[in-house]
Amino acid sequence: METAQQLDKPSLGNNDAAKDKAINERDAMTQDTPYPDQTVGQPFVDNPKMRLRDVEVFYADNQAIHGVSLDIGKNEVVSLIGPSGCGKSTFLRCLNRMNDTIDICRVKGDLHLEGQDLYDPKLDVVELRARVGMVFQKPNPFPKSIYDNVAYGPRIHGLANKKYDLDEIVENSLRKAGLWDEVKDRLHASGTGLSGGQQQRLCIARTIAVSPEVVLMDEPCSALDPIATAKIEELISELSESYTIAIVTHSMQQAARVSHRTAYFHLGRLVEMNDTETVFTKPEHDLTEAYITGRFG
Ligand SMILES: Nc1ncnc2c1ncn2[C@@H]1O[C@H](COP(=O)(O)OP(=O)(O)OP(=O)(O)O)[C@@H](O)[C@H]1O
Repeated sequence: METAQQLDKPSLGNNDAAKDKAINERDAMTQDTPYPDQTVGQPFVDNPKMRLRDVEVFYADNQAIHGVSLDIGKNEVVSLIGPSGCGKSTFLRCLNRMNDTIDICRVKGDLHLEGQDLYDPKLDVVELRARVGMVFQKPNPFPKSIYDNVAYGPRIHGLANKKYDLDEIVENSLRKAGLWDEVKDRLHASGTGLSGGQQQRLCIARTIAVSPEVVLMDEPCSALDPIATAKIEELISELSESYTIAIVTHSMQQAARVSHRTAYFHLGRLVEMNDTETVFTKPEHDLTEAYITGRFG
């Protein structure tokens, strides 16, 4: 078994003092704690929507993800948690090949969306990103009208033949994102003029307008106030009736509130994955327990 001490310390993109302190605390805490040979808990499910095996990710020579295997079930909400720099966002970005946009990044392993190999060189990545949509940390509406933000994807994917069909997609998407009542009278106003929480719901509407099967969310509430956060969390629960969702979050309370299963990452390893209640009340691994009890952050 490897210990944290024996592993290369990953370098963080943003080396501010708080991150360095968190890393030092994490390393002190994990010095003598062996990683499990295999992820503990229940990383696999029957008939998964996404089947991910032996995933390894490298940024040039720095390995950020080490042999991670897990499933994401249909209509399941899975949270990815762990200390800063443990690889949550890197792993999430593998699921719709957003890492392709980073030149030095290489991904290895078997990653499947139902029968589809995500890294099949013949795969159309634009189509993949319609099937596996993504909502980012910072709301990023296009500098276009509210209507055009939502209509953009359906237009480029040819999902509506008539104006009437497009109107219907825009309305349904805004309704599902819980934004319709707030914007129905100003659909042609700029999306960037909305509040932060509204912009994030607009981005969710834009993502679901192309009828994705999976929605990836990378810290979707970190730029929002508690009221806007509560709205997004409520929305995640509603959306899970129609979509499969994977969410990266720094908030353990949020993971506990919104997800069915939770995956605990540590220095690029998946230490434990279990139903969310077990992770937060009876974690099986010492590293998970140390993290959820706040012994490092
Ligand atoms: N674009 C990049 N280029 C080089 N290295 C990167 C890049 N993005 C991430 N890394 C490295 O990969 C490792 C994992 O980073 P990642 O951002 O995935 O972690 P994280 O758990 O999401 O962190 P945080 O919670 O701080 O957002 C870190 O060592 C980081 O420095």
